[in-house]
Amino acid sequence: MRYISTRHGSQGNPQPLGFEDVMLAGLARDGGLYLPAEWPQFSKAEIASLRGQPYGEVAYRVMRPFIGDAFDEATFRRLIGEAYASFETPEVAPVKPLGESGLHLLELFHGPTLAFKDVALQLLGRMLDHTLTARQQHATIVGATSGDTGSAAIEAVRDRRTIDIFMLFPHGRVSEVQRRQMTTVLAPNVHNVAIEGTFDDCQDLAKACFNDLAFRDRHALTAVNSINFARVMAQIVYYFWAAVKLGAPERPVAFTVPTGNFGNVYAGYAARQMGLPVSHFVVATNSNDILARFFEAGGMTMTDVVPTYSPSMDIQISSNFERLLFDLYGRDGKALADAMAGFRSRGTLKVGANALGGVRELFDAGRLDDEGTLKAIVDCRKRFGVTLDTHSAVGYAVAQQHRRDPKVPMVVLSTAHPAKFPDAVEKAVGERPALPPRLADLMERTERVDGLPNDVATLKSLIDERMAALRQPSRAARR
Ligand SMILES: Cc1ncc(COP(=O)(O)O)c(C=O)c1O
Ligand SMILES: N[C@@H](CCOP(=O)(O)O)C(=O)O
Repeated sequence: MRYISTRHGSQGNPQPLGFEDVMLAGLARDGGLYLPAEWPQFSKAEIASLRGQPYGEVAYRVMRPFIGDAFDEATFRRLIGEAYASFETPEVAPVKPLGESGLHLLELFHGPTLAFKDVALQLLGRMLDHTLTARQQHATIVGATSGDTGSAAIEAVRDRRTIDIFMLFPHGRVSEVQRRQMTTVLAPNVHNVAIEGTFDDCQDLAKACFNDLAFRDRHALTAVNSINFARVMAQIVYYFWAAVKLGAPERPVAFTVPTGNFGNVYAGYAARQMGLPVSHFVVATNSNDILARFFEAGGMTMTDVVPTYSPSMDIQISSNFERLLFDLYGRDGKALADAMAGFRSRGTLKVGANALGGVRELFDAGRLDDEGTLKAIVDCRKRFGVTLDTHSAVGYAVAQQHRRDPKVPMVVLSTAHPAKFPDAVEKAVGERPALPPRLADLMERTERVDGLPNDVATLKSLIDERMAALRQPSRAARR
C-alpha cells in the first residue's frame, strides 16, 4: 500500500511512501495529510466473515491491507493483542441497543483513559515503539489536544525510551479530570504544555513545528493526532465491527459521530470507501458548528470558538476535513492546497454545487447547544437507564433528528466515559459519575505542566532546551 499527501503536486511530486514512513512522518512535508493512494476493497464475503470474530481478529483483518510489509503477521497480531488487552472489557467496543428505538451505542470508552482515543492510540504507541526500536531511532511527538487525545497518547507512550511527547492543551479549556489525566503522569519522557489559547491555536502550533522542516528533522517529529493516518486506520476497525454485528453486509447501517477534528467520522467514511454498506453519516457538533454549517450550505466560515460542556469538540479548524475535501476537489492536491491557503487567509472556503450534492447524499449534520446537551443526558437516562457523557449526548440527540429510514439501525458513537465530565453530568442528573477505582485518587496526584503563550518560537525553544537537556549523558542514562 502506498500513501500520498492531500497536497501532492503542490510542491513537486514526492514519491508515495509506505506505511511505516507515513506513521513516523505524521504530517506530510508539503503540509498535507497522508492517505492511501487507493482504498483497499472488502468483498461482501470478506465482510460477512468478520461476523462473530473477536475484536482483535476484526482489527487484524481490516488493518492488514494498510500496513503492507511494515510488520510480519505474528508481530502485528501481538501488537494488536497487547493493545486491546489494556481494555476493561474483552469486547473492547461493546455495541448496545437502546431499547427498541433502533438506536445503538457503540461504546468506545473502555480503554485506559476512558475515551475513544485509546482504541487507536494503544496500538499506535506500540507500533511506533516497535518500529523505532527496530530502527534504533528516537522520535519526538508534538501533539495538540482538546482533552482526550492528550491523555490517551501519554498513556500509550509513557516511559518509552524511543519517544518523548510534548502535548499542547488549551489552558482552562479542558475538564479538570482531562487535565489531571495528562499532568499527573510524571514519566521523564512526558512534557505537558498549557497554551494560552484554544485547541485550534494548539493544533496550529503543532503543525507549525512540523512545517519548519529543519526543526522537524532535528527532533524527528512525529504525530499522534488524527493527522497521522495510522490513527484513522485503527479507528476504521470499529465501524466494521459494529456494522457486522447489526447485519452488514446484508443490511446497511447508519452512524452518528460527535465531531470535532473530523477524524472519527472520516474513519467511517474510509470504511465505506472500503465497501462497508453505510447508508449515511450524521455529523453531530456542539455550538462550534462550522462543520454542520458546511454540510448544510457548502461553505465554511471561521468564527470564534466558544467553550461548551463538550470541550473536546470545541474546534473550528477540523484537520481531517482536508482528507474529505481532497475527494471533493477530485483528488487534485494542487487545487486543494490553494483552497486551504485561501481558507487560512480569508477564513472561508466553498465547494461547488456538484461536489456538495454528492456529499449531502452521504452526510447529514446537526448541532446541539449546552442546554440541549444536558436535556439529552437526562432523556437517555430516563428512557434507557444509560448515563451518557456530554459528547455522546450531542450524538444521541442529533442522531434522532436524522433517522432517514427507521429500518436502518443507527449507531451513535459513544466517545467518552461520563466521569471525564463530572460537573456537566452532575448538573444534568444530580449525581456525580464516579471514576473507576484505578483513577480514584486522580484529584490528589501531583501535577507537572509548563505554561506558554500562543507563540511558536517560544514553544520551539522549550522543545529545543528540553531535548538538549535530556540528551546530556547523565540524564540520558537515568531514562
Ligand atoms: C469525547 C470526544 N468526542 C468526540 C470528539 C470528536 O472527535 P473527532 O475529533 O475525531 O471529530 C472528541 C475529540 O476528538 C472527543 O474527545
Ligand atoms: N478532541 C480531540 C482533538 C484532537 O483530535 P485528534 O483526533 O486529531 O487527535 C482531543 O480530545 O484532543
